[in-house]
Amino acid sequence: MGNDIDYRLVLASASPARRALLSAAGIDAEVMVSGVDESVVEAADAYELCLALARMKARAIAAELPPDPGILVLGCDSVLAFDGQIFGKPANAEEAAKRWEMMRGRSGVLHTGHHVTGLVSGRQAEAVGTTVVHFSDITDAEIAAYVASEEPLNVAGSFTIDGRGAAFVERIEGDPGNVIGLSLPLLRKLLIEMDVSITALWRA
Ligand SMILES: Nc1nc2c(ncn2[C@@H]2O[C@H](COP(=O)(O)OP(=O)(O)OP(=O)(O)O)[C@@H](O)[C@H]2O)c(=O)[nH]1
Repeated sequence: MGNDIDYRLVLASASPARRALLSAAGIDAEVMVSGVDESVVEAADAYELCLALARMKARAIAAELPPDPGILVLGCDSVLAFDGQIFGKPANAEEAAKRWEMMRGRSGVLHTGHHVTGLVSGRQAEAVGTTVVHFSDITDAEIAAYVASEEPLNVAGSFTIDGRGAAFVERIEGDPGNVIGLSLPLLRKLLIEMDVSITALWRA
C-alpha cells in the first residue's frame, strides 16, 4: 500500500467503547455494524474464537463496501478466558452474578481478536491482544449492586475497567485498551504489516 492513498478506517463494531478509543487516539472511524450471527462460530479456545469472530465481522463489512483502496476495515471481538471457560457477554443478570461469584479474588485473561482487511489490496493482518485481569474479592452486596446497575450485562466477561467495574479490578497485566475492546499498539503493528502508518489515519 502506497503512502499517497488517503486512508480511512471503517470499524465493523457496534461497540461505543471501541469507537471512543479510536477517537481519543485521533482516528474518526466510520462505524458499520456487521450483525453477523456469532453463534455459528466454533473454536478450540478463547484465543481462536475471538480471532475468528473479529475476522468474520471485518469480512462481512468489507463485502458490503465499494472497492476503494483507501478503506481499511477493522473487526474486533473480546472474550474473557476464566477457569477453562469462555465468557462473552452474560446472557442475563443471573449469569453475570454467578460469574462474579466465581471471578472475585481470582484472575482471568481478556482476549481481544483484531482483524484488519484492505478492500482493494485484499491484504489483511490479524492478531489477538491478551491482558491478565485480577479481580477484587468483592462482597455479595457489591455483586448485587453491580448487576443491578446493568453495566455488566453488555460487556464481555461481565466487567469493565473504565466504568463502575473499575472499583472491582485490582490490577491488569497488559494493554488496558485491549480490555476495553481495542488495543491501539496492536492496531499500529497490524497496520505496519499492511504498509500503513497509524498516523496516516489521524484526523487533520
Ligand atoms: N467500556 C468498556 N467496554 C468493555 C470492557 N470490556 C468489554 N467491553 C465491551 O464489551 C463488548 C464485547 O462484546 P463484543 O462481542 O466484542 O462486541 P460488541 O459490543 O457485541 O460489538 P460488535 O463488535 O458489533 O460485536 C465490547 O463492546 C467491548 O467494548 C471494558 O472494560 N470497558
